[in-house]
Amino acid sequence: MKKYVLSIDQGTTSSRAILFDHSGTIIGVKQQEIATYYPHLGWVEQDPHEILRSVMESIHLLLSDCAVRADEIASIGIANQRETTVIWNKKNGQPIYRAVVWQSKQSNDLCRQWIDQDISEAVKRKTGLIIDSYFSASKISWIIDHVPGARDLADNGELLFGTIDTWLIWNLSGGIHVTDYSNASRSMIFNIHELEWDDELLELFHIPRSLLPEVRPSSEVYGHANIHGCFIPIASAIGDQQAALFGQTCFQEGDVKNTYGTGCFLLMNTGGRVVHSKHGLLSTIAWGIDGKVEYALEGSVFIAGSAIQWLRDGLQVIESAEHSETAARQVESSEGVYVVPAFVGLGAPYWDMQAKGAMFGLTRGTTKEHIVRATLESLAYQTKDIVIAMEEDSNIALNSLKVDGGATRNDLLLQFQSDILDIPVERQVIMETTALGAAYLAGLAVKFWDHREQIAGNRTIDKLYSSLMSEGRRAELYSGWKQSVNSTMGWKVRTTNE
Ligand SMILES: Nc1ncnc2c1ncn2[C@@H]1O[C@H](COP(=O)(O)OP(=O)(O)O)[C@@H](O)[C@H]1O
Ligand SMILES: O=P(O)(O)OC[C@H](O)CO
Repeated sequence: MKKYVLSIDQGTTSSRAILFDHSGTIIGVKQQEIATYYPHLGWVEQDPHEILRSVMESIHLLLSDCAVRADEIASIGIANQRETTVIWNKKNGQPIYRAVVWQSKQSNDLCRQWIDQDISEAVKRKTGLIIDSYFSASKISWIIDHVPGARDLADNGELLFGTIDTWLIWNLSGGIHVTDYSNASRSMIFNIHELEWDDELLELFHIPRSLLPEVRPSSEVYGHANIHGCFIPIASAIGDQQAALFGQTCFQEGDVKNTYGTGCFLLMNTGGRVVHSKHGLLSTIAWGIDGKVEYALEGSVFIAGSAIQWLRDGLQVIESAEHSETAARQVESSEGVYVVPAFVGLGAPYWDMQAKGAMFGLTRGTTKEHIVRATLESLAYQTKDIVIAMEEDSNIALNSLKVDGGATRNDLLLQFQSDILDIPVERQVIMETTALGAAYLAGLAVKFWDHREQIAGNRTIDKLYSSLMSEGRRAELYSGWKQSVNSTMGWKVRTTNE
């Protein structure tokens, strides 16, 4: 009798393996943080082998700690950090370069050349995306052109490309090369209307088709993983942000969630419609299931929880991410200090690859606690920028915001989020919403669950935050943010190794 679904949440900060039972309750979690390398300013890389190892070790530790046998697991679901690009040799399975992380900026120049070719409109129409080094296309081209000999290998069909879902499935299944619609829709070479890799874009970006995985629904059996001699179906793959949308049971058109992890991602389900944004949001595929795809409108913020990691590891003003809350509570407000964490440019709604981070409003009385508080507040301001764009694009006024992700453990942040948006913010009991979404999709594929309605009732609210701020104060604070963020844009000073 199968009792559990095993979910893998391979995020930018860490890999997690989580077991869920039939009621969607967590039975156990194992987590391993993964190293990130910054070889030049703006470059962000990870080791594909370490990513794989962290996933495998988390699975083995989880099963032994929970005393669960592999044959009790119905299926495995994978949610992954999106866009992060791995290219490996088909014959020996060795990556030819580190994983180029979604935040990484080494292909900025390539993107500028593409923008100059006047193809932005065509790219947006076909892929729903804005030309930016965030997406996989320029990362693929950059790796092929920078690793000696890679172009020849690529032209001879000897290399494979994958986002992290593909890399994990290829290794877990013994060589099946697939991805799902949601991940493909983040590549900037996938036509989200025709549901095909786009030959015209592949030619423009010099990407051979032979590198690309087969694109499949987000909920179906792709292959089997050998865990302790037992072959378990790998039955879902989905980008982590879309997984969180599914995990929050945002199944209806107009349903919205915001995830505060390494970055911050607000998604609205737009059903069977591709909604093209006029305010810098992305049109993307939410998932493929039941023989069709559903779409979403997305606002992507590049730096959210990673600004808290910067306070911890870079500035060293806090000991841990949790400590950010204690430190911020030492002061009553940020007293006019703003931190704009545009460390890798700005995503939605600004899309400025050149913006650089900055602090504003410093005085002789500014303390590190003000800076910590202002950094936390920057997550909420960036979210407000996206909410405004989303409301204008969709013509739907949000009356509450469902939230999840690592940083939503922070009560001060969520209270400030509600204050600055002036709508209630809802945190559900299961904060591992991303893993839950992948688990649901993997469970649906093998009939562990029968249909979406069966799981829609599983969602329970843990805490509701309501605004306590006056309208005048809200307007004053937000206008300070807008002034600050605008000042970081188009920053012309380049560092020597950019
Ligand atoms: N209590 C907290 N307050 C603020 N930020 C936090 C807190 N706990 C974790 N974080 C941030 O959340 C991020 C981790 O969240 P997670 O959802 O696991 O991210 P990912 O999926 O990107 O790996 C880290 O960047 C960390 O700095
Ligand atoms: O690692 P996360 O959870 O912040 O997610 C990263 C996103 O998928 C990048 O698009």
